[in-house]
Amino acid sequence: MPPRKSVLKLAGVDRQYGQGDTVLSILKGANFELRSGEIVALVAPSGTGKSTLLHVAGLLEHPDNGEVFINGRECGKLTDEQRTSIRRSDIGFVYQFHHLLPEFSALENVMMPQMIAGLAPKEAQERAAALLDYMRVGHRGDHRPAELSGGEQQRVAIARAVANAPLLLLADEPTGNLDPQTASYVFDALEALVRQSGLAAMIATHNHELAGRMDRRVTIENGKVVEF
Ligand SMILES: Nc1ncnc2c1ncn2[C@@H]1O[C@H](COP(=O)(O)OP(=O)(O)OP(=O)(O)O)[C@@H](O)[C@H]1O
Repeated sequence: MPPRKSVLKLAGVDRQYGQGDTVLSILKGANFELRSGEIVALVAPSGTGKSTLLHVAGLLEHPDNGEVFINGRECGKLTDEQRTSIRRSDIGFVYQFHHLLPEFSALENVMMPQMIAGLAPKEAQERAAALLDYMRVGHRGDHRPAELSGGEQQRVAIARAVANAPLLLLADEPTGNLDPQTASYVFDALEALVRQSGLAAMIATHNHELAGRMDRRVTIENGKVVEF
């Protein structure tokens, strides 16, 4: 089997908030690498920097020091437009709360990123419908987010996150707002989708049972990413 491609690499990443006496060093020389096809759980106590790590990895925040590589390309010196373009084409995000657009149907929410990327409406619709079917919410495509259950909303949000076939999926507590049974069901669908598409995923979760199903588990200790 050919060696798996490095999709995400963090090298010596520092990230701090505040200034002077109130400075808070969250990431301190953090190193991490994720390859295509891998699913990694990020399990760490509240406030240790899981969201910060995901934001830096997803090019939403700049590190104060260090380098972030997406698909082998160092992103530190890129313009904001170039970073946005990489985010749109290569990275999918899922959050604890779905952030679906309330005035659009589930289907339209999944079509949206594809149309922004320039896909024709017919193709975007076909792919959106297929993804919703895959996430077992195809029958709710015409409904607006408020008409869906929490688990259905998250499944639509996951379909939207992978609509542009990203290389990397970053999920911040994707099942944190759901009851355990629904969380497990949503996670099954997420895992199947990631395995089937071969993308790389990093999923921050407090749920140790779900974390145990992933390929690797990492945590944040003293500002560094460590395996456990
Ligand atoms: N923009 C910011 N300005 C100042 N402090 C921040 C900012 N963002 C995060 N922090 C602080 O950095 C620390 C790490 O935050 P982060 O959200 O990454 O933690 P987390 O591990 O994701 O926590 P949780 O599990 O509670 O979501 C926290 O102490 C937080 O208050």
